[in-house]
Amino acid sequence: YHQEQTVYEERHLRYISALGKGNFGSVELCQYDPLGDNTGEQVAVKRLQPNRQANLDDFRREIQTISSLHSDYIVKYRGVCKAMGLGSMSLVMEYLPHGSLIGYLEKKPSHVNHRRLLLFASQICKGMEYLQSMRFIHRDLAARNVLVASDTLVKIGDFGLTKIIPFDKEYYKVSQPGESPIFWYAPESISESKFSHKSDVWSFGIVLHELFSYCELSLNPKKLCMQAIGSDIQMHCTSMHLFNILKDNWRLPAPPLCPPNVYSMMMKCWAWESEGRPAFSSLGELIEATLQEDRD
Ligand SMILES: C[C@H](Nc1nc(-c2c[nH]c3ncc(Cl)cc23)ncc1F)C(=O)NCC(F)(F)F
Repeated sequence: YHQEQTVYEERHLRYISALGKGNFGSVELCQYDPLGDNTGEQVAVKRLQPNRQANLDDFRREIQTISSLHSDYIVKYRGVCKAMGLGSMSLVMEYLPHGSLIGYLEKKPSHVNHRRLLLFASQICKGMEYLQSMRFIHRDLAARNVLVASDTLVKIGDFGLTKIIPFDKEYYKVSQPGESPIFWYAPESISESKFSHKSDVWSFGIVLHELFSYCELSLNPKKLCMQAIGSDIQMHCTSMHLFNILKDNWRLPAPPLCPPNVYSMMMKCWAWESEGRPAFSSLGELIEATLQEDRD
């Protein structure tokens, strides 16, 4: 059992490759090699874009969030790296070699059958149940933010938009929606910027759709919604158009070959009224029951 680091020294962090970019900065694969003998562990280092002061406060909050989360279904926090003098710092996380769910499913390894997709869904659901127990709302649950630890384990990997629900409220209202992933948003999040555990459940339904679509680009939520809105109309307010078709009871179509009881699970997550959506705890039971059916 190696002692989890909390402070990493920049000079021992050796850059290996770029893993990806977000609207905050970028994530790199590095080797932390203090002994200089190449025995160091590989880590994922989240670097903040320089001179983005506003982001620094969000970044500190993200570090605060991720360092307080301990679950098998959430990417592990390792520590922080205080860059020399720059005042900014980097977030050091465990490195998951299989990358994000999108890349993993696109390669569609043939062994990723429906049972395996349901296993992944139940793990994401357990991660969200844990997050809810800590009074966090994620606000950006999407396949792109789920990491693959192994062929039988996925973890929620990004907490950039996560907020704490105030103790006296059932929802969180954001002031200005930044880069909003509206195609993963519940109606009340689109129209009133209201976020709750039940808006996370709506997003979980979208993640179920992504899973059973094997994250195929042609079936991705944004593309399907834009087709439904009719991308020919000059788009000034996509969010208003999306809100209206959802109000008219349009929902994402069942992915090809999607089992009916899985599609009905998605539809439960997409109930117009937030109170009508299942809690993550009952979603977990639904998924286990579906997995059990297959066994019988
Ligand atoms: C911006 C970064 N993007 C990417 N990261 C990785 C990755 C592989 N292995 C990893 N191990 C630990 C981490 Cl934190 C990321 C990766 N792979 C492809 C990416 F595009 C990211 O953080 N994405 C959010 C989330 F991690 F949830 F997928």
